[in-house]
Amino acid sequence: MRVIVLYASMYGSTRGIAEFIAERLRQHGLEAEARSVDAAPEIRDYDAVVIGSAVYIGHWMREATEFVRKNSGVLDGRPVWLFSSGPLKPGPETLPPDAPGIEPDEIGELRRLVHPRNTRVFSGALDPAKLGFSHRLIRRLPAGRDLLPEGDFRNWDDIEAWAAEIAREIAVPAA
Ligand SMILES: Cc1cc2nc3c(=O)[nH]c(=O)nc-3n(C[C@H](O)[C@H](O)[C@H](O)COP(=O)(O)O)c2cc1C
Repeated sequence: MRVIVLYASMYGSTRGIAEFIAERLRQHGLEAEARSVDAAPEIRDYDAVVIGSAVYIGHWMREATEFVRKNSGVLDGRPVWLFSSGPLKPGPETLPPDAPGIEPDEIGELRRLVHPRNTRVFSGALDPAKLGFSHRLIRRLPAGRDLLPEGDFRNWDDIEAWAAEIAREIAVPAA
């Protein structure tokens, strides 16, 4: 079984999650690779697709949303999983992943388009040294540092458990 893990990532932390998922899927015996949505290969060649995006101001990155919209026909015929990487706090044990307001705005639409097996929100990471100009300015606003704290909050145990779930579901296709 061939799996592609696609990501949209501005500063690399979502790419790290995607690469980790692909590596874990390989450990479960699947053929899996991680690629940016901007350099996505022909997805018809894959049996299953995982797509993740960083979240900025409540939204998936545009290239990820556009990719899903543009390829919804092919994606809807395959097992698909979606993940978002954003909250700068430990989680999701603090809040259920489907709690209102946690998932980015697009996920409802993307659910209807491609009927993912599952969607998840993982905590993200922020390294102030990597931020672009406008994001540095946002962080300088009053409360900016409280809203966007520095740190790596990615919970690798959670991500690993999700990858294991995906591997199990691919091994035993839904009836
Ligand atoms: C300006 C700015 C806005 C952000 N807005 C959100 C947001 O609305 N929701 C959220 O969960 N995370 C938000 N984040 C956190 C990012 O999603 C998090 O840092 C993520 O891990 C970044 O992924 P990347 O390194 O792959 O770009 C924001 C970060 C920045 C710098």
